[in-house]
Amino acid sequence: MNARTFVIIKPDAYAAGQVGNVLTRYESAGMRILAMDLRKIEPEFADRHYSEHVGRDYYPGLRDFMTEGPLVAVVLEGEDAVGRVRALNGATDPAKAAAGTIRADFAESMGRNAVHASDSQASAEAEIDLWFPVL
Ligand SMILES: Nc1ncnc2c1ncn2[C@@H]1O[C@@H]2COP(=O)(O)O[C@H]2[C@H]1O
Repeated sequence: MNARTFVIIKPDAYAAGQVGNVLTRYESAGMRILAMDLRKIEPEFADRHYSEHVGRDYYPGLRDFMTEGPLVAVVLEGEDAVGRVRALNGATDPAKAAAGTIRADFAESMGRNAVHASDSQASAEAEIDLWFPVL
C-alpha cells in the first residue's frame, strides 16, 4: 500500500555533496518525491522535531549538528515507504549499518549519520505536518 514518509538529508551529507546520491537511492527503490526543501533550521525548530530526544545526554550535540548548515527535508511516497526508507538508510549507527545502505556509505558516526527517517506512520504524519504544514 502506498504511504508517505519524511526524510532529512542532514547537514553532513549536504556539506559532502551527497544530496543527489542519497535521493537516487530512494528514487531507484520506487519512492516518489512529494515535497522537498533546502533549509537551515533554528535550534527551537530542532527541539520540536526531536522532542523525544530533548534532555538526552547526546541532544545538545545533535541540536548543534542539525543547525550547523543547510539540510534537505523530503516527503517521499511509495509502497511501505516508512519501512523501505528505513531499510535503505540502515542502522542509526553507521558502524552497524549493513553494506550498501545509505548510512554505511555516507555517514561517519552515530551523531553525524547523514539521514533521518520517520520511525512509524504516526511519526511520519506528525513530522510532515511540522515541516510541510501545507501538504
Ligand atoms: N547515543 C547517541 N549518540 C549520539 N547521537 C545519537 C545517539 N542516539 C541517537 N542519536 C542521534 O539521534 C538521532 C535521532 O534520530 P535520527 O534517525 O535522526 O538519528 C539519531 C542519531 O543521529
